[in-house]
Amino acid sequence: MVTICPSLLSADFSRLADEVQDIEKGGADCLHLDLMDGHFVPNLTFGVPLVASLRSHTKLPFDAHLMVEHPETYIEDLAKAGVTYITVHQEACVHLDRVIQQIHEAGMKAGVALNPATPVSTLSCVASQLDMILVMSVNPGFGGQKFIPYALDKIRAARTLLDQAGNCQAVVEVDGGVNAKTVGAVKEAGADFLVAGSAVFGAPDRAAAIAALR
Ligand SMILES: O=C(CO)[C@@H](O)[C@H](O)COP(=O)(O)O
Repeated sequence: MVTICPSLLSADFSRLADEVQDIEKGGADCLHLDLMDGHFVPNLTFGVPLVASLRSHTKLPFDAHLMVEHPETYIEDLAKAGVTYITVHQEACVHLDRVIQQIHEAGMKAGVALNPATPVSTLSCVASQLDMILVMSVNPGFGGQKFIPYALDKIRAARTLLDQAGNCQAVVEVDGGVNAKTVGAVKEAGADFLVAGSAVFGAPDRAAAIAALR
């Protein structure tokens, strides 16, 4: 059973509340929110005020993916904005252990994302503390990119790492290029949470697109 998380990055930004309600009616399980600062990644999206303003328009849990420098400065405000999962990049955190603790102390679930070229083994010391490992299957910053095949080995490695740390309840999320063609291999590799931007928001019938991924 997978959790389908449409990524707001591919929605029509001129009518976000309607877009979110459309995918909620269409059977989405979670809303993936890509915060980008134009520094950690070469793109700029939205910040905490937009996340907070969407909270009253949907009951979907919020899954915030921070593609930003200094992600620790966002944690308290995202907790107040009603976020459930907050995922920081391993590459953006000098003090990763401390950031994970801060997320938990703020009452949220903690995820760590890995860029495609960052090995899963970089999370071995913190694996027992995590609620999620996010395997990026494209270089972060933009929707609509092609799935990087070696991400499949990283999904398997992330699952093994979590299980060996005795953390079987933590989930593996995959983000980037997930669509009807790639989803079979992604699920087979052991992904639990599937992020899909263009495959859902770019489809004329979002409910059908979500059902196809599921
Ligand atoms: O984080 C990102 C991109 O950096 C993703 O969440 C994209 O939004 C996924 O888009 P698709 O590859 O599914 O179109």
